Amino acid sequence: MTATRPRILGLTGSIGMGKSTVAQMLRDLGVPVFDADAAVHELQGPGGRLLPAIEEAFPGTTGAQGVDRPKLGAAVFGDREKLARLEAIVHPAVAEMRQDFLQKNAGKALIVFDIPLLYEKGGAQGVDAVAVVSAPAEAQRERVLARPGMTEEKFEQILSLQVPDAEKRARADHVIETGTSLAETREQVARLVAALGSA
Ligand SMILES: CC(C)(COP(=O)(O)OP(=O)(O)OC[C@H]1O[C@@H](n2cnc3c(N)ncnc32)[C@H](O)[C@@H]1O)[C@@H](O)C(=O)NCCC(=O)NCCS
Ligand SMILES: Nc1ncnc2c1ncn2[C@@H]1O[C@H](COP(=O)(O)OP(=O)(O)OP(=O)(O)O)[C@@H](O)[C@H]1O
Repeated sequence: MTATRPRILGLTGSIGMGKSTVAQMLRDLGVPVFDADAAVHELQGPGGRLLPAIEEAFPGTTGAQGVDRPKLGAAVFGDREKLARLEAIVHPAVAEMRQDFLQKNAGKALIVFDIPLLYEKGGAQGVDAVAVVSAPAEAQRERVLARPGMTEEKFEQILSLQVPDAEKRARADHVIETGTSLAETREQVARLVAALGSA
């Protein structure tokens, strides 16, 4: 007998493309969504289990409130070696949490893994299909630069670390457009869920 497991949709997209917004739309439709960013926040937040390892690798970047994210970001986003060191601490712990999530939702027909770096880190192998959220570069830039603490330089650094949007679109099984109205995006999401099988 073959064991069944949920169909897994990987959700990804470059910075500011609307991934979190689309993930919420999926949740609203009753689809369980594993949020890799939220997992990172938990692991790095107050009392988070990665704090000792991060403090050892990047002294002065953690405290009672957990990781000082702007400080750690400033240390790693411009330095690929340091970023790789941080990823080696963070990514295995996120993968463990993803497995727990899969086990908890073993009886569902469809679940989503929201993984910002799915193409960058080879996560496409662990999913049945990939949906990429995508908007025109201008909309992306406007959204990102409107965020507190974001600078042109930081935006460019992060973009240079990510697989280009055009390549993500070409590789994905589904593209969810977010350069349109929220209502249109919500409709696309509903159609996709209907096509893949509901939760
Ligand atoms: C360095 C940290 C603390 C900075 O936190 P901060 O809140 O300032 O930024 P945030 O996490 O929102 O990221 C901003 C943008 O950078 C992108 N980004 C984050 N980490 C990476 C990375 N390793 N490679 C490429 N892009 C990245 C995100 O997808 C997002 O688009 C944090 O990004 C981090 O711990 N990164 C390493 C872990 C990781 O890879 N996380 C991303 C997916 S699980
Ligand atoms: N049609 C749309 N679909 C999705 N988001 C939209 C749309 N129109 C406008 N937006 C806005 O664009 C922003 C997208 O931000 P969001 O946090 O979802 O992006 P993200 O891809 O998760 O970002 P990051 O990777 O940087 O964490 C939100 O403020 C959202 O309201």
